[in-house]
Amino acid sequence: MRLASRALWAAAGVAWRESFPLGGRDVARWFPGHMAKGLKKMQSSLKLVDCIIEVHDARIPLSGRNPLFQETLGLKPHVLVLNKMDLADLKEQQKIIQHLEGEGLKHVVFTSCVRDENVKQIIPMVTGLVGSSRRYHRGESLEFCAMVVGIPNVGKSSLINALRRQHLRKGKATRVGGEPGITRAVMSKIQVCERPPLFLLDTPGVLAPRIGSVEMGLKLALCGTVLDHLVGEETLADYLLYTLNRHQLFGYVQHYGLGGACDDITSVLKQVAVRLGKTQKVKVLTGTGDVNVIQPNYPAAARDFLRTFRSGLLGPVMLDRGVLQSPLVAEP
Ligand SMILES: Nc1nc2c(ncn2[C@@H]2O[C@H](COP(=O)(O)OP(=O)(O)OP(=O)(O)O)[C@@H](O)[C@H]2O)c(=O)[nH]1
Repeated sequence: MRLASRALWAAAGVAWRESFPLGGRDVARWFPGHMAKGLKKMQSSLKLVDCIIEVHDARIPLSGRNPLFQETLGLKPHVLVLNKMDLADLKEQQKIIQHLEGEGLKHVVFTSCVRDENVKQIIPMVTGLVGSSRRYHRGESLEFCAMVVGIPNVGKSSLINALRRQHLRKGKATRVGGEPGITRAVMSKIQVCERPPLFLLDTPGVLAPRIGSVEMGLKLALCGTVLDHLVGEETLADYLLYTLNRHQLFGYVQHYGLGGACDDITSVLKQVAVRLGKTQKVKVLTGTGDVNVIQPNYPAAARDFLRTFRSGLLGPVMLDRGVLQSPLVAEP
């Protein structure tokens, strides 16, 4: 499918954009206050926990994490879970691991909570780490307790539910949602395993107080960590189109039955809207009387494009490809 599309592209002699216009965008406005209250509460519960499980999105393994997790909660053993691996292109998994090791992150697991992939690796890793580290004043306790932290919408609650499914054969204990900010109550303690007794504290998603760059903001937004309308659905759809074309992922051409790959978002959204029947008739007043014209519903087409991408139908992506290609230094 990819080859056929590439041939189509080459035959058409199309060139895609070398860069995405980032200027003039106020990334700070896209991200709501960074929820310092949540972080403070996590800090105060730190004495109850033996380990931090940080969940992040496997499509952006090297960017967008909240550095404050490390700074404020970094005393405890730490496991990084890169979730949503079913949506990520992990051809360069070893390189990702090397980059993370360079940042001092040695305990990394790639998971998919929708496919229950690798979820079983987490508890042995946590108990092994806790067993080989000092438990401070919790030395006499038989229970293990870990705090699950991460930016919004990366799958923290889904991970807790998946662990319960795998180890306790029990269903949902915590709410999951497609939009960021579903987990609001800080600190619900949930048992996920009986032998050994392991409890997890679910926490609300906390973004970094400052997003390093507009591009990082766009990647975070593509992964659904912020409400789309704050960035603008059409801007986000354009960044998605730019990324898919640069990565030669032309699945959208087949998916929407387009004539060929194209780097112009207005043209793509127009075709998508027509394909999906998301058009409306509007009366336009002309010199010779009223004329009915068909107008594409661009926002609806943009929403569908984003939804389709996030459900994995356009193929797996690695949004940190640029960072991976650079020498072993991760994005701030
Ligand atoms: N494809 C895919 N989707 C996932 C995976 N894990 C979670 N999701 C989806 O991602 C969305 C967010 O999941 P949650 O578990 O609510 O994420 P959260 O980190 O607890 O979210 P907040 O409460 O906003 O911080 C939901 O639509 C989940 O179904 C995964 O491994 N793969």
